[in-house]
Amino acid sequence: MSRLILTLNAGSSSIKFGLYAAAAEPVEEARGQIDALGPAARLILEPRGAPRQDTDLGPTDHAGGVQAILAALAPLTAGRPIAGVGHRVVHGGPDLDGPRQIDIPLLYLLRGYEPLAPLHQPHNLAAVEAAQAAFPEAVQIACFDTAFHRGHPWVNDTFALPRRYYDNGVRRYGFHGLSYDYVMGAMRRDWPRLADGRVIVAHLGNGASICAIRQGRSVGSSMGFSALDGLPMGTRSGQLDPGVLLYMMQREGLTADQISDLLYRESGLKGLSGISHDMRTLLESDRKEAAEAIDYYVFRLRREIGAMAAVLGGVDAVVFTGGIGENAAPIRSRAIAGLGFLGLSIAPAANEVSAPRIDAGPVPVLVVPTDEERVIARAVAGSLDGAARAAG
Ligand SMILES: Nc1ncnc2c1ncn2[C@@H]1O[C@H](COP(=O)(O)OP(=O)(O)O)[C@@H](O)[C@H]1O
Ligand SMILES: CC(=O)OP(=O)(O)O
Ligand SMILES: [Mg+2]
Repeated sequence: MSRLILTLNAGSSSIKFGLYAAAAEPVEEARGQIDALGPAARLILEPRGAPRQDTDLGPTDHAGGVQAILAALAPLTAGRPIAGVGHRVVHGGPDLDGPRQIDIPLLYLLRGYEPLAPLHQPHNLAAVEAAQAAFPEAVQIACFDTAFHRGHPWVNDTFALPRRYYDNGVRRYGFHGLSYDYVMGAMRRDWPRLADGRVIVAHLGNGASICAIRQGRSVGSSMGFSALDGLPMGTRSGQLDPGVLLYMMQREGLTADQISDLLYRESGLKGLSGISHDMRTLLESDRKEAAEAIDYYVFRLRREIGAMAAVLGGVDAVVFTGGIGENAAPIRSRAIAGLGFLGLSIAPAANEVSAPRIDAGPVPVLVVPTDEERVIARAVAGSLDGAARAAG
């Protein structure tokens, strides 16, 4: 009887999950997500080979959401044991460079990083506790968004502040590492020669960042200390002159909590457009504010790709991933337009259908759908396998 792996990726208002049969390459049996946690949550379940189910949950918090996921999956597990649960944990701090089995000291360490990722970390850890209660026998594995970036050269890891800040952990950690890990795995399989070169990956989802990768290793990320830096996002500002924060405090009298709310929840595409955080909605809108928000998004994306090309000393491939990167053809073409001096250009017909390769040469531009859940499931499978070998 095959054992099962459950993955949980808890964000501020959603929980994504996956169910896999344990194997060296885990076999997906279902995936899904709870959207709009709060007064009117909705659960979407996509069992493999069966129709998608859509359920209104009513008022649901994170703990209730995990319970709802377990209830929805029960008919699929059919008595098979959940042997391991893998969690996306956004922040692993300066030292953790790969997945770890969760125990009490690790949980304590990870709680200490909650202030560094307030929109993510507390929810990630709440999901760990809910899963520990539901599956006391299962191994629990934490997979960190920061781990992929741990080999950054010092100049890409620091700010020009007095040194004690660096020593105290005020560093450029970088995020979306599970997504970059997946994309590089797919590239090693499908484009091995490119995967060994200088690659720029743009992860464009609700959160967004861009990563410079040399020979499979991250050497720079647009996200730094927090998940606020770099590109503008759905509701987050992206890079900001720190003087703006001083102005908000000194001139407008805003508190730290008010500024945090402004930067994490009211800015980005939502703040600029005043219409929506959602790129699809903005692309469909004919309002000037939507067009301007997209203009800014594209401008910063192009600027960041150019910056990463400079970090790498050239570029051998650009990869788009995440909901916007995988689907929004106009964003890809507009970001690449003007980067012809780097050898980048877009083939319109391939771009329109989000084909795997969308360039008109000479430098490949790829669309690689990401799968953070699979990276987590692989880590759990590796741990189960290691435990089995140790036991037998
Ligand atoms: N067909 C599409 N065209 C344009 N944007 C899209 C399309 N599909 C999804 N998106 C955008 O992708 C973003 C969500 O990305 P996703 O990676 O799913 O989010 P998350 O970061 O929560 O995982 C939203 O802005 C959404 O509008
Ligand atoms: C770290 C981060 O920004 O994650 P997400 O894109 O899931 O919000
Ligand atoms: Mg995401």
